[in-house]
Amino acid sequence: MGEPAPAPGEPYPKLKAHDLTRVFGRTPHTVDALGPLDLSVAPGEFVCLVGPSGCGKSTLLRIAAGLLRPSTGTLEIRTSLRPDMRLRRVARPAAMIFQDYGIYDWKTVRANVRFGLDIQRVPRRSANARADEWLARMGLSDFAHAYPATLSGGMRQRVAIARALAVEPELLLMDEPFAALDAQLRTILQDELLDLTQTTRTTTLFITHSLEEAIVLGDRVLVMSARPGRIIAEHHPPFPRPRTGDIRATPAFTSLKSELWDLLRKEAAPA
Ligand SMILES: Nc1ncnc2c1ncn2[C@@H]1O[C@H](COP(=O)(O)OP(=O)(O)OP(=O)(O)O)[C@@H](O)[C@H]1O
Repeated sequence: MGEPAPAPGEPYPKLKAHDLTRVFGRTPHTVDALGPLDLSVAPGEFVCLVGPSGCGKSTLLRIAAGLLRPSTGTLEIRTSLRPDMRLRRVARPAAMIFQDYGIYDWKTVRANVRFGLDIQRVPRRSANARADEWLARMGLSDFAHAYPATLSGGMRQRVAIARALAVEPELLLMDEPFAALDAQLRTILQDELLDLTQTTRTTTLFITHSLEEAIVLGDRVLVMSARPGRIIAEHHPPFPRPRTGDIRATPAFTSLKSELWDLLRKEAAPA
C-alpha cells in the first residue's frame, strides 16, 4: 500500500518522519536519544529545530542525511529527479552543513565548492562555472584559489554554504552552522542565508541553540523536549516573506522569543 495522498492543494512533503526513534548502545547500557517523533517538511519550507542540549537534534539530522539508521520508524525524503539528473544517476537528495564547516583543508576554495559537482560528474567546465557563480554570490571570488586555512571562520562557513547549495540539493540540513562565529558575524550570515534561501526556496532543516536565529530564519520553529527528543511545540513566526533581519527589532519578535524561551527553560531544567 502506498502512502496516503495529501489533502487537495497540499504538496507532498519533502521530508516525512513517522514514529522515528533512535537508541544508542546495547542493553543494559542503552541511551534513548530520540523520539518517537513525527515530522513533515513541505517543499520550500525552512524549518528550525530548537531543544535542550543532548535532546537528539543532531541524531535526527544525521538520520535525515542517511548517516545513521533509525532504531524504529521511518524517515523518507521525496526526491524530484529531473530527467537530465536521472541520466547522471544523481543520488544526492540532501546536503549537510556542520558547525565546524566540514570543508577540506587540502583543496582550494573553488575545489571545495566544486566538490559535490565533481561527485555528480558534472563536466569540469560547467562545474567550474557553477562554483564561480556561487563564489561570487558569497563574496569569495578573490579567494577562489586560496586554501581554507587562510580564511576567517565566516569565510569558511560561506564556502561550506556555497558547496552545499551548488549541488541544488533537494534538502539542506544545517547543524548549528553559525555556532562557532562571533555574534556580529552570526547576524550577518543569518541575514545572508535568509536572503539566499528566500531566492532559491531550498527546503531546509536547521538546528540551532539560538532562538533569535530560529525566529529570523524559520517558516516554522519546532521545540523539542529533553532527551529522548520529541516535538512539544510548533510556532510560525508571524513575519511574511520576503523578510529581512529588521524583524529583530519588532515587539512580535521579542514576544515570540520570550515565549519560546519559557518553553525551553522548562525542558532544560534538571528534573
Ligand atoms: N554515537 C553515539 N553513541 C552513543 N550515544 C550517542 C551517540 N550519538 C549521540 N549519543 C547520545 O544521544 C543523545 C542525543 O545526542 P545528540 O547529539 O543528537 O543531541 P543534540 O540535541 O544534538 O545535542 P547538542 O545540542 O548538545 O549538540 C545524547 O545523550 C548523546 O550522548
